[in-house]
Amino acid sequence: SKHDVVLLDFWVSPFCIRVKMALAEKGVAYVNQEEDLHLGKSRSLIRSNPVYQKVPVLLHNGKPICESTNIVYYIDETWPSPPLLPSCPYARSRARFWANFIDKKVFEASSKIWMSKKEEKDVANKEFIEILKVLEGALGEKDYFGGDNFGFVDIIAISVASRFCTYEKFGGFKVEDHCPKFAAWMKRCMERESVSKVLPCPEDVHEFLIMLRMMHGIE
Ligand SMILES: N[C@@H](CCC(=O)N[C@@H](CSO)C(=O)NCC(=O)O)C(=O)O
Repeated sequence: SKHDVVLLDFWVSPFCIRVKMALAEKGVAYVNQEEDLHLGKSRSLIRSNPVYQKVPVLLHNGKPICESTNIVYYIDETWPSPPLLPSCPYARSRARFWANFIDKKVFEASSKIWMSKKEEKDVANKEFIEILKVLEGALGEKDYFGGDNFGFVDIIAISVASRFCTYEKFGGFKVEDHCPKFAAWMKRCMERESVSKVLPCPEDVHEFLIMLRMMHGIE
């Protein structure tokens, strides 16, 4: 039943969005347990992810799975159809390579854009676009990172890309001007129900990031 699957969530987190997209792709019903990271983490979060105390955590029959990319991988193995990853080990290793790249490079560079002060913005933008071009190279002429079908790397990437309109506002650039194929891929993914129905609305995300900037003392 749906109570066998619980997601410890934070509405604006791209990492939690990944898990919601994977569960939606699989048609798995779950209980969404919203955490309030500012007012205080729940006991179940602290108990189920004692090492990082971060969301998302997936509780499957009470067993905690932590780290978003790891959770998506687990979901794909536990509910195999439709597959998010290919069966060939080499293709799977390439998918994990790009998921890692996105977490290490894309997410970090994109955070710099809205966390940077005015004078640092141009450097942050340039660095971000360069990294996006590498990702666009991996996409090539394919519709999705996995080829013809939406899959694992697409989920990992689109969860961050859904914030790009906010980064464009802060950064003063348009992704489509620098990476047209990547921009077309974003639009393609946003048309999928499993993506569009779990994304928070851009305006709410924008408000939230403005509030975060103020909390970090960035004017
Ligand atoms: N590598 C992890 C990152 C999760 C994360 O940063 N979660 C944040 C909310 S989203 O920004 C979080 O739980 N922060 C609470 C804290 O840092 O105390 C993953 O992929 O799941």
